[in-house]
Amino acid sequence: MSDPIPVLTIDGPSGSGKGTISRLVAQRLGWHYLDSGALYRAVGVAAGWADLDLDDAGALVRCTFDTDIGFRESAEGDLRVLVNGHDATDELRTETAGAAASAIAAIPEVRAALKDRQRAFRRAPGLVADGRDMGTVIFPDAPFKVFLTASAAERADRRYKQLKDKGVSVTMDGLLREILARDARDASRTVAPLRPAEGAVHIDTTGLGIDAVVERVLAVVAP
Ligand SMILES: Nc1ncnc2c1ncn2[C@@H]1O[C@H](COP(=O)(O)OP(=O)(O)OP(=O)(O)O)[C@@H](O)[C@H]1O
Ligand SMILES: Nc1ccn([C@H]2C[C@H](O)[C@@H](COP(=O)(O)O)O2)c(=O)n1
Repeated sequence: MSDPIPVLTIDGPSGSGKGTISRLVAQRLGWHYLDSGALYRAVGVAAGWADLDLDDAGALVRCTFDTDIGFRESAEGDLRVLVNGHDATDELRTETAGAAASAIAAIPEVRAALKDRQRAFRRAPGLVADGRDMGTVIFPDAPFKVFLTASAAERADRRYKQLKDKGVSVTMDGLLREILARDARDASRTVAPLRPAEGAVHIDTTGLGIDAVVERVLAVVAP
């Protein structure tokens, strides 16, 4: 029997706006939200704390099972991520954590270990789930699927502004290189590679503002 709780999956490459758009769409729909990348980032951060080698797949799989990951809303309404009881939200958002997450995410046993944790987010009245394999692997039966993209140059520009606002010093060239490297690794791995789910609505957000993208995504759920 198919699950009656609706899911909207939003997959796409780094910096395409998945997190921003998913949060806003979830708020508008009154649905729950899953930031699946935060789970991979949390394992990456925990692995860093334990000084694990990113080539040691066995240790990383054990680390995935041993890492407690919690989400809670702060008094200001933003989502905080707790890794083994510590608020690691800011550390999770660094490019280092993103690159570690991308490397760890290529290990099949790590992905398998996180599957049920992701599916547990499917609760009434509905779920908006963002990531790389939400529509292809985790919620293949989702009734609504979106694939968000934007040119690599625009994604690097967005990331540059985001990091500059936080006072982090980066160069556009460096960011573009990191984005292209992460795209290549996420799309070329053998297990659950980044690709659009069958039937996903493609939305190219290059040159589109956040509000316009939110409306387009909402139209997928309620045309
Ligand atoms: N349509 C848009 N127009 C302009 N800026 C945008 C748009 N969508 C997102 N942004 C901005 O781009 C930055 C990256 O967005 P976001 O973190 O949501 O992307 P993401 O796809 O979730 O990235 P990642 O996969 O690396 O977590 C943020 O600063 C966000 O405010
Ligand atoms: N469903 C997912 C979510 C994330 N990943 C990996 C690949 C990403 O580069 C990395 C960080 O994700 P982000 O926070 O940038 O969305 O985690 C994945 O393989 N599958």
